[in-house]
Amino acid sequence: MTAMPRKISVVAPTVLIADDDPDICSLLSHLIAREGYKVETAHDGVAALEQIRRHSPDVLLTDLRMPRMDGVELLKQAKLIQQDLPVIMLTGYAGINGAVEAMKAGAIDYLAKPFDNRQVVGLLQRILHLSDTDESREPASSARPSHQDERVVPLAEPAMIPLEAVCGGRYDLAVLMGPSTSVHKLDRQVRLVACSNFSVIIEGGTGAGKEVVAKAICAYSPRASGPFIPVDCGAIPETLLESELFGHEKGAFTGADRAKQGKFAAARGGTLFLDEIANMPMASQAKLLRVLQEKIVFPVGSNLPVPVDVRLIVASHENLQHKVAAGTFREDLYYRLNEFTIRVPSLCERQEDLVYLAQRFIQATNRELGKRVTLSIGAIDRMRAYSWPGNVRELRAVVRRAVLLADTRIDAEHLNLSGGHERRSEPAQFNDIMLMTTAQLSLKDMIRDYTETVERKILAGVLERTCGNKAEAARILQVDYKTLLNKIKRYDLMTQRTVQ
Ligand SMILES: Nc1ncnc2c1ncn2[C@@H]1O[C@H](COP(=O)(O)OP(=O)(O)OP(=O)(O)O)[C@@H](O)[C@H]1O
Repeated sequence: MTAMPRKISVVAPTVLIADDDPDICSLLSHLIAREGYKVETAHDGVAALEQIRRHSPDVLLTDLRMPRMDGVELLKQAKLIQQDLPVIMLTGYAGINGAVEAMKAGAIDYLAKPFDNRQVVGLLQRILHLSDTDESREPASSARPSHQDERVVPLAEPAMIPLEAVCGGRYDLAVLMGPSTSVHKLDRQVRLVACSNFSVIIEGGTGAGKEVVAKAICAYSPRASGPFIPVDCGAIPETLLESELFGHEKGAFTGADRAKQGKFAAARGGTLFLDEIANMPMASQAKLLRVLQEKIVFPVGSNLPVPVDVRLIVASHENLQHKVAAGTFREDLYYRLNEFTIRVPSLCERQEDLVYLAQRFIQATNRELGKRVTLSIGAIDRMRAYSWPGNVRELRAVVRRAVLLADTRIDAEHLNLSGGHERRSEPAQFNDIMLMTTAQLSLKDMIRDYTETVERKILAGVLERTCGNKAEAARILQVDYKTLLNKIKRYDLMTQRTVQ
């Protein structure tokens, strides 16, 4: 099957709203019509289905809970009629349950009620206009210009992250990071510490999502409407770090041809995130400690103090206590920062999130490339047997490449995972397979996929046992020799070790 680009109307696109609440229908109709889209409404799933049959809308916005036919069933039926129809699920059940249910059913995104008008419009615009690709929406990790602008900038990975995720209040870490118990625990810690003004140390492997967690703390905190300013301490040359953090006066050093505001000042009223803090030179560490104690900064070359009003979050991929013991991190600064420590588990410690995240990245990349690639069980097995040293960042890159390479289905070889990072693992679990339904594979396809994976494993195992002796393998498996040869060829089990 070749990938089909999504249909885009040349005339004003039509949005079909299905909701049993007439107030919501009328509110959304006004809002969407004002943006120049054509609007149709239906008050239950059955009526909506009839409209889809007759008018082929460009987007379906449907309530999750409706009489006669609920949103999930409507979505499934609608896809049978119009396979490429993007569906946005409206849910009154904010949080992971509503979101996961919507995603599993194949919704392109979901909106939790009560929703913000800008959210609705922003989402429709992104879905209906191809130029707004996922990649172009990747946030620049810099100061966010204003609270209003944040609403159209998703946090980390565009596809399945609800817009409210970046607006404070209803940020759901489980939707972003996955359904595992580790993430659940992380979410509890994040919510707990967010209410305070405590400094936080976030530890975890590279690419595990430390910045995602820092942003979650900011979003849950009373400072959610203030700026979130990330600084990568490892990426700034030692000589520039202090002027970057504290600012500088004009002429403070060669090249300082104008005064510059530092990151502490830029983060006023919000959150300052110092990433890779362990890379901060000892001299700067001493200055940082003084700033935290005195709550003022002096820009380089200035005697005028600037008051500090920031919540500080720092991150490190190395254990800071070990750095203290090794004498490369100041103990007094460590104790000042360590009001609360959060550890982000690596991806291989949270296997339950692997397929969830992979599916999200596949959906995002499918949308970006106009493809309909799905994930095979063989690929899931391969992913589970890999240790992911680069964590979620690596998973995202691997999945994006695989979607590009695959025609319709990602098989193990499309992942192209390097050797040397194998781990003992269980094969694909039932939950993983359930997550595959997000991609709308039919039961028949899933069973075929599963059978093939098992068959391949049995053949490989028996050939291993017979040291590649195919005739003996055929006898053990009670299949005729020709059938065995065909299967060996099909599953690419030909090795130099196989003998007649
Ligand atoms: N939950 C997630 N959803 C989507 N993307 C994610 C998620 N977690 C991590 N990523 C991806 O991985 C990249 C790294 O995430 P993040 O910067 O939060 O990790 P980190 O632990 O801070 O990394 P580093 O150690 O390199 O600073 C992000 O740019 C994003 O592409």
